[in-house]
Amino acid sequence: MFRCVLGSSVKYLASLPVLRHHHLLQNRMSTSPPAPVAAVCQVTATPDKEANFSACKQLLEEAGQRGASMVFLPEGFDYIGSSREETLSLSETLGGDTISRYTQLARRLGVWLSLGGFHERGHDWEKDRRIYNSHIIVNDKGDIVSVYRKSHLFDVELPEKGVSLRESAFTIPGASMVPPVQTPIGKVGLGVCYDLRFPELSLALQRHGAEILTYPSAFTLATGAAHWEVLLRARAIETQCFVLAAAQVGRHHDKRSSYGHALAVDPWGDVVGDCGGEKPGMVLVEIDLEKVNTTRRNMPVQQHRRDAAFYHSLSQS
Ligand SMILES: O=C(O)CNC(=O)[C@H](CS)NC(=O)CCC(=O)C(=O)O
Repeated sequence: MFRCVLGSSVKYLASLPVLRHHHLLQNRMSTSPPAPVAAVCQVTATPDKEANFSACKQLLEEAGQRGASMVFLPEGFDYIGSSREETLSLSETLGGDTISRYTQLARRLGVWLSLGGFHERGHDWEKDRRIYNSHIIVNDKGDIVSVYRKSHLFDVELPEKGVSLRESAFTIPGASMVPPVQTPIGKVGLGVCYDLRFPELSLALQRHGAEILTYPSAFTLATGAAHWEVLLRARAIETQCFVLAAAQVGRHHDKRSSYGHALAVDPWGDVVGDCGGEKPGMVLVEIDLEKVNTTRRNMPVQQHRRDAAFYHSLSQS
């Protein structure tokens, strides 16, 4: 159900029908209208904002041409800085140049965008020099329709694995969740990267109507190899949502590389798209919401969930 587009060369994954994409965009023989298509992207951002923008722009244009209704870019699509100071100094407000170029692109291409992990200057920037890690949804008219600020920050030391990051040194945690956004592919619930490890968030989004969960990410090589796919599939299985996770891949600068494998998972937990661990690219996935409905109808786990008092009963005993 997917293909990888790597620059201008097109690579079909061996086990998949070669005409799949062609088929995707044609009218099908069945009576149901074709399901809308999401493009889940992966990029290798560097500290060079201009180069990052042109790489993302190319992916968005390609996704638009191939019939995607909504395109997903990863955390740090704007840049990945090589130091705390660089990360802070390159940041902008939502009203700055970077986001206005993306809103114009969305309008010109007629696609919705999920811009995961924008380095957003806070309101008190002059005073505190801190940013938010913001996931922005832009509609096909170029309006910003939602902004979610990453609420779990990645302060993690794994000495044996060469991972040492302290996101809270430059980032303010978001204060609240945002309601799922109605888009042409369905109701999209917003998270960012490390948020993926907190099922409380995904379950709350599901309870508030999410059909698709999104985790734009920049996972480390070590934690990605160990946890990435398992976590994404678990979130899909528990919530019976599609899970779309755009990703950073490869080497950003001397000190940092990312795991890649931008992934699309269906509500049953099957991986329906994977961008691999090598290079930038995208997967196109049909978002057939009937899959959400039938999965939930056949195994009604949300109805089987006990009330909050039940899960608190241990602390009372
Ligand atoms: O730093 C930036 O510029 C953009 N932000 C990130 O890359 C963030 C914070 S350092 N990365 C993660 O959350 C990785 C999570 C992860 O790898 C895991 O949960 O295992």
